[in-house]
Parts: sequence; structure tokens; C-alpha cells
Amino acid sequence: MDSGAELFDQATPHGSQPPTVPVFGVDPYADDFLTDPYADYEAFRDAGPVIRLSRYNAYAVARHEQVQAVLTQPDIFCSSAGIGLTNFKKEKSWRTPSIILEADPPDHGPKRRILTRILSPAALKKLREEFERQAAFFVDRMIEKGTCDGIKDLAEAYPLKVFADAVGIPAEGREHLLPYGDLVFNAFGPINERFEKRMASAGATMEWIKTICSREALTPDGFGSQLYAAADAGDLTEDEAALLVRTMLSAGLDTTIFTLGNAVVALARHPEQWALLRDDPSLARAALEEVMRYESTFQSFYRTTTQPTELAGVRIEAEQKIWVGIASANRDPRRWEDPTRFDILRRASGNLAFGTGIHGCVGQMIARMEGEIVLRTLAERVAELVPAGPPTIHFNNTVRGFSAMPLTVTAK
Ligand SMILES: O=C(O)c1ccc(-n2ccnc2)cc1
Repeated sequence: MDSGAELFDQATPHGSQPPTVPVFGVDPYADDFLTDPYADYEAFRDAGPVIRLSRYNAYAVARHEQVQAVLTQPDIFCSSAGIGLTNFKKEKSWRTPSIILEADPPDHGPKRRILTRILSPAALKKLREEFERQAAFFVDRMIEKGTCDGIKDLAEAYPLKVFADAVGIPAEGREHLLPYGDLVFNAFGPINERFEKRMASAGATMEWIKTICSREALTPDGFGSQLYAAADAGDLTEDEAALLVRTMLSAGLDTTIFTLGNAVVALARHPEQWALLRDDPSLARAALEEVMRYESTFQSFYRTTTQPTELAGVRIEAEQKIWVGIASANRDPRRWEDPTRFDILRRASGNLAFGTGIHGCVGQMIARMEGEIVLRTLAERVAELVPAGPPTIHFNNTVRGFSAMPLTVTAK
């Protein structure tokens, strides 16, 4: 297939044979690209280990091997210049930069350790029973309705209840959380019209977020209060505690919501896979892992080179933005057998849906717990999960998922 790639000669001072970097003029943020990005990702991978996206003046890695290489060399491919296209060293960020996601060593480590402690296996064990009770509530309600929406009635509703409760957010005002998450994830791409449109109507949302991250707004026993306890212990300043509450609200909702939605859509569209899970609910964890490989919610983001470097024989100058294709890597045939097949029996662990290296998702255990509980509860209580219409894609620069999935659900 004509990949549309011309070749981008790199001037090499010593006259050695310059490896040519294939150039793509495609817009990976256009609606038609996002509707089905996988053929384009394949063209990116097949063109070479490093390519160039000329529309955004960025290099790009789309193969599993190079994505892994970039994410595991934070000293060369850094995060403190922002993980979107905005280079924080040259332009102001739309919000105060994250002190964990948009930070590099040595600042990054101590903050990460505080979140790791708060999100520990012991802490999650205490939440499991409530998370299971809520999953049963939402699934039973879907069964009562018979015809329902897998996104509104489950994928969105569940994390907005259990995770917002776990952080200690009051019940009122939670309608701001999805619009805020949409801004956050759009900003991990270009500051384009999609971002600007959402930003134009986000005044009240920005105000609510600022208020809700303050000490007095949070319930006494949630993750948020534990962050302020870390401030009282001198491990964080008051402002850093507020920023880490913001981190939890930025990171912990859209991601799990879209992943649950992708799971419901994939299972409804692959009835033989649904039947395997329904007949053996203990497959829930493996099924979730395969959903994250097959339809990675977090599709792509950026790193910025801190120095001239070479990647797979391609020289890259300093201060260059590198597009990191997580979802593409998770369908790379160089790493996965028959990658376009949704197969919940495959070994999907080792996929890059949660990233890898020092910035690997610090919330991946609670995300997996939410996903496994919801899929197991569906498998235990639902006999048939049948599409009652097409899903509606939600367009965002970074996360890919659905805003609606009409379903007919019958009880086991
Ligand atoms: O610190 C923040 O604001 C922040 C941190 C992490 C994420 N994230 C993205 C995907 N998984 C997590 C988003 C926002």
C-alpha cells in the first residue's frame, strides 16, 4: 500500500550514508484518522523504526521495540518538556505542569513514591468489597433496563462512583470531571480546535477543579486526604498535595472509563469471546488485558529529546518532539501473533497500555481491579450482551473510546 511516505534526507556532517527517515503528511488528530487509526499505524510501522510526522514537525516511533526504547530512556527522551506537542521549555502550558507526569528525575521519584504508597495493594484490598458491590448494582440495573447504554450506564457511571468516592470527592459537581479529563487528554496532543472548543466552555469546570483539590473539600478518609496527611508529615507542600489530587482526578477517570467502554464494545462485537468469558468469569483479568492491548485507551503521547541521540540508526537532534505510538506498538506483528485478532485467551500481558519504565502507570493496579471486577460481574450475571445499534466514537487527541454503546442485556 502506498504509505504516502516521501523520504526526509538528513544532512550528515561526515558524509556517511544518511539513513533516510520516511515522512508522513497525514494528520493523526483528524476525525477520519481517529475513526480507525490501525491501518495508518501499520503504514507507520512498515515505513521504518523511526518516521517523521511533517504536519507536526515531530519524529514518531510506532513499533513495539522503539516505543519501549523511548519510554525506558527518560534521560534522553524526557517528560518535563511536556508530554504533548507544546514544549514547556519554549511555551507556557495551559495549566500548572503536573509534578509527576511532566517531571523528570530527580524531582519525579519522591512524588511517585507517595502515590505508590497511597495506591498500595493493601489500600486496594480495603476497597475491593465496595467496588464489587457497586459493580453488582450497576450491572443489575442494566439487566432491569434490558436495553441500556454500556457507556452511560456502566463504563462512565462506575468509575465516577467508585474512584471519585475513593479519592474523597463529594457527590455534587462530579459532572465537571469528564469535561476536565477531556481537556487534559486533548492537551497531550496538539493544542488544536478540539482543545480550544472544550476550553472555551470550561470556566466553571476549571473553577470547580481548583476548589475540589483543596484540603477542606475532600472527605476525611480518601486518597486526597492521605495526600494532605503527607503534606502534614512534611513529604509534600500544601500546593503539591493539591496538584497530586488534581493528578488523581486527571488520570484516574477518563482512562478507566474509556477502557471499560472499549471492553464492553469489544465483547459485544465478538460474541464468541463474550461466550468464553461468560462461561468462565475467572477469565476477566485476561480479557481486560487483551482489551487494553487490542484497543489501547491511551493511544499516543510525546517525549522530548534532551540531547542529540541515535535511535535504530536514525540521528535525532536535541529538543525534538517524539510521538510515541502506544496503541500501534500493541498491534505490532513483530511482537504479537495475529495482532488484529481480539483473543481473550492469548497472553496479552507485557503490552504497553500502561506505558513502561519510570512513568509506567502508577494507578495500573486500581485500574486493573476496577476492570476485572466489572468484567467478572458482567460474566457472572449476564447471559447475552448484544449490540442494539452502532457505538459512538468519542474524538480526543489522546484517548480513544466511545461515548455511547446501545446494548440489549439479558440475565443469566
Ligand atoms: O498528573 C497529571 O495531571 C496526570 C497524570 C497521569 C495521567 N495519566 C494519563 C494516563 N494515565 C495517567 C494524566 C494526568
